[in-house]
Parts: sequence; C-alpha cells; structure tokens
Amino acid sequence: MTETFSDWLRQRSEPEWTEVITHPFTQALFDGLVPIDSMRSYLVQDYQFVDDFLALLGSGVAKADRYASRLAIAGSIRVVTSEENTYFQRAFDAFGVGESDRVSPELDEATKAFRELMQDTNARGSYAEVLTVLTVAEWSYLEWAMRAPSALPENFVHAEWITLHNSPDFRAWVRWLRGELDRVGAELDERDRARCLRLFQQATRCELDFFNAHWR
Ligand SMILES: Cc1ncc(C[n+]2csc(CCO)c2C)c(N)n1
Repeated sequence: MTETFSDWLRQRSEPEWTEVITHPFTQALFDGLVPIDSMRSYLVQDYQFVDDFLALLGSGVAKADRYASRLAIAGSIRVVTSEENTYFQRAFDAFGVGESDRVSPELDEATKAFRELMQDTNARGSYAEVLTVLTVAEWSYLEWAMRAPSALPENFVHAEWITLHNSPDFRAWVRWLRGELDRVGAELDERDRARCLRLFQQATRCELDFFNAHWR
C-alpha cells in the first residue's frame, strides 16, 4: 500500500478539507485585508482553543507508547507555551484586549464545539485518536499557511500568524505528527480506523466552522 493512513483520512474528509485550507479568511489574511474586529475576535476565540489544544498535547504525552514520542510531543508543548503564547500577548496588547476577554471571553458556538471535541478526545480517546485530532489542527494550518505569497502583510499580527504556521520547525512538527499517526494507524483494526476517520472528519468540520464564524 502506498497511500498512508493520514492521506487516507484526508481524502475522505473532502470537500471540507480543501475548503479549510483555501478559506477566504486566509486569503484576506495574506492580503492584509482581515478587518481588525474580525482578527481580534478570531484570536480571542483561538486563544481559548489553544488552551484545550495544550491539554490534548498533554494527553498525547501520557498516552504515547514510547519515550521518543513523548519527547517529540513535549517539544511542541514548549513552542505553544513560549513563542506562540508571546504572540497572543503581543497581539492582544496591540488590539487593546482587556483581561476578561483574554481569560474568559464569551465563547462562540464554533469554539465550544471544537473545545468539546478536544475535551472528549482527551478524556476518552486512544493515542491514535488524540493524534488524529492534533493532526487535523496542525496539518490544516500548515497547508493554508504554505499557500501564502512571499510578500507578507505589514501588520505583525497578520504576518506572524502566517509565519508561525509555515516555519521550517512547524513543517517538521507536522511531518512528525503525520508519520506518527501513520505508524500507529498501521496497527489498528478496521473498527478503530473508522473511529479515527469519524474524528478526522469532525475536526475538519470544526476547523471550517471556526473560520466561517469569523468571516462575515
Ligand atoms: C482553530 C485552530 N486550528 C488549528 C490551529 C493550529 N494550532 C493550534 S495550537 C498551535 C500551536 C502548536 O504548535 C497551532 C499551530 C489554531 N491555532 N487554531
């Protein structure tokens, strides 16, 4: 078989997958044309998303079947809690986002749905299922960001949101994540593969709804 498990999952998540990675929000981001209010609310909601994402990475560390995998996931936790966190703080400072919107904003339906999916997977999911949800979130972001032109928008809030997601380090992390999902997926029986597919499709739908919530 030449088709990998991650390719198999993605192909069965069309057309939503392609709608995510070519979303008009991302095109407007490249052109520096996302209105300030949309970018602000998107990042306020995304910061809440990142909280559960971080918990899910912790679940991956706990559930991994070998030390090398725990180390790789722990390395990504370091990025989310350092570079990525300072980006949010600087963007919030630039937009004048107050404390309550940083810590406990009212959540959009799309944010709630995504958080529930991550929390359920954290509480009940196998290692393969945790990897599935992590892979959708990271791979889809890499794929839209790889479509960016070399000339970046002027505003750092827009420009860094692109470069965070297409840097060589981020590419290497996504490559590792897919390879890990392929490795673990190869051992699964048909029923467990089908469970991963359902989750992959659900997470892709959540990504699409998340962009849509901030786009007109
Ligand atoms: C809705 C939504 N989906 C995916 C990501 C991507 N993402 C989530 S946490 C993180 C840092 C991990 O290295 C990245 C890139 C996002 N930000 N928002």
